Amino acid sequence: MQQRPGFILWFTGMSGAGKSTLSTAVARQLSPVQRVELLDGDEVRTYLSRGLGFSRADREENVRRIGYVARVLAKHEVGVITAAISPYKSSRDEVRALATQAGIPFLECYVQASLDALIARDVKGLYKKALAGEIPHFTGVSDPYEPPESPEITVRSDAETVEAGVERILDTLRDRGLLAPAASAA
Ligand SMILES: Nc1ncnc2c1ncn2[C@@H]1O[C@H](COP(=O)(O)OS(=O)(=O)O)[C@@H](OP(=O)(O)O)[C@H]1O
Ligand SMILES: Nc1ncnc2c1ncn2[C@@H]1O[C@H](COP(=O)(O)OP(=O)(O)O)[C@@H](O)[C@H]1O
Repeated sequence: MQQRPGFILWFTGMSGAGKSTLSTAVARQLSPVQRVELLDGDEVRTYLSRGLGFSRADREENVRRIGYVARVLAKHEVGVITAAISPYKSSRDEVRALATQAGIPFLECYVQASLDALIARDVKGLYKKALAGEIPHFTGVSDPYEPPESPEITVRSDAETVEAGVERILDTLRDRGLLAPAASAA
């Protein structure tokens, strides 16, 4: 397996926007040809951030922890993909700054979909519950989501296919020299 520079590909977006779908697909494309690690939101909360809730302080702490693990891995030539909602711009900017200071390329991928589309999609049935007031502080319904101002990549998951989104993400990695040649053909 060819040694490549590490990087952090940081997905952000509301619940159900497509972070898991896209990050899993990108990781699958990359893993045969370069070292890749996916830090998925749900898995992180089961282990690394067990016990944290959804207050602003807890979400910020969650993002800080993911950022730290991502940096540790990326320093060792791992392509790290993260997929937490990470709703606060200041937290995302903080992890970006720390990565950049450490010389690690950091790419933010905003997975965007309208609230109407997310409510219609409602993969996990969470929006129905949140709209009924059964889940307090639910992102986009009763808690803020601050969209990135200048993400490296934006995927409109309510307007483009998964395949088109994945291809654009791979294109961006390729443009930055972060993609092993064999993955370029994927
Ligand atoms: N209040 C509230 N708001 C948003 N999401 C909630 C909430 N409570 C539980 N969940 C479920 O937790 C998943 C989001 O966790 P994250 O670690 O990605 O969130 S954060 O980055 O710390 O904000 C999120 O998963 P995804 O749907 O995969 O995004 C939800 O399933
Ligand atoms: N272009 C797209 N990109 C990503 N997901 C999409 C897209 N179009 C439809 N979907 C669907 O939206 C849902 C997104 O769910 P998921 O990936 O779990 O979101 P999240 O991880 O952001 O909570 C999936 O059922 C997926 O099949």
